[in-house]
Amino acid sequence: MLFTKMHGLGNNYILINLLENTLEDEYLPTLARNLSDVRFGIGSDGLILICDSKVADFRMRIFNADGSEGKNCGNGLRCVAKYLYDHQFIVSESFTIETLGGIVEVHISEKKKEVEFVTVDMGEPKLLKGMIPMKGEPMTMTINEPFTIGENLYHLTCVSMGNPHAIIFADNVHDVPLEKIGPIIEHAEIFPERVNVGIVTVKNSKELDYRVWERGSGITMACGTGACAAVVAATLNKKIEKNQLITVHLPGGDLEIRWDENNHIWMKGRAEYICHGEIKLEHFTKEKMLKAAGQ
Ligand SMILES: N[C@@H](CCC[C@H](N)C(=O)O)C(=O)O
Repeated sequence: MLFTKMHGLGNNYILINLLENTLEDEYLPTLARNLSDVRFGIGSDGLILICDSKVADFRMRIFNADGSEGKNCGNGLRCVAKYLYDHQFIVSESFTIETLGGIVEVHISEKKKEVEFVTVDMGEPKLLKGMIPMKGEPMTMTINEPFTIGENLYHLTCVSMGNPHAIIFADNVHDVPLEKIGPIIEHAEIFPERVNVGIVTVKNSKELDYRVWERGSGITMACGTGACAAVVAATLNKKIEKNQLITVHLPGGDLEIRWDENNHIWMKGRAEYICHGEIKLEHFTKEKMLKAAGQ
């Protein structure tokens, strides 16, 4: 089985093209976990499958490093768009990709020999508790709500970009011990499907710093949906304004995000290849993987 490893700002995924191949569905979470393992697998933040779609031009499935299936992935979408266009699976510079979080439209925005930048219409953010999802009054929003961990008080603003994000503002993104509070908030009982956790610093009206603890993958270098959620959360908290191009600085690089008047979020950024290779699937049979995991 051939694979391509790609990254968007250091958020790296193993891509498998299932347009001409198949993989057994029940095998996917264990395969994602094992391939993502840096010692026994390839090493990645997760696994992305490129599939046929009945409702869009293509379908993307994303599995986190722990094997859980994510509903959306901003960096993954840019990688998939670049892969499909560079490999001539599509000739149009704009096309649609179905995710579990909805259908998005991708646009090849700059290309030289190969695609350099991809812009994605990420659709509308969902703000109601029932849509995040989180416990509480389903028709209300979570804007700057207190959340206590031990003796420390944090304030959460929650946004779904097809997948759930809890955003905390800080004077400096490095002031908050993300590796400690990330897993606690991810697994808090108010989030029945767990949550991605982002720390945001508003530098000025056009720039944010953002660090992320990803549901199912831990700290990563970047999160595209998280950067969109950060812009939405900063706007809801009246720290920046709508309809402005905001540069979000992530540990792995920058994304340009705009929350448009029509309520859609636009994300522009790079996507890059790391390597192409072949997975010896016989080393990753379900039986072998379960045995190695002591189950
Ligand atoms: N890194 C991604 C998001 C991947 C899925 C996420 N961990 C989840 O489970 O929701 C991005 O770039 O958006």
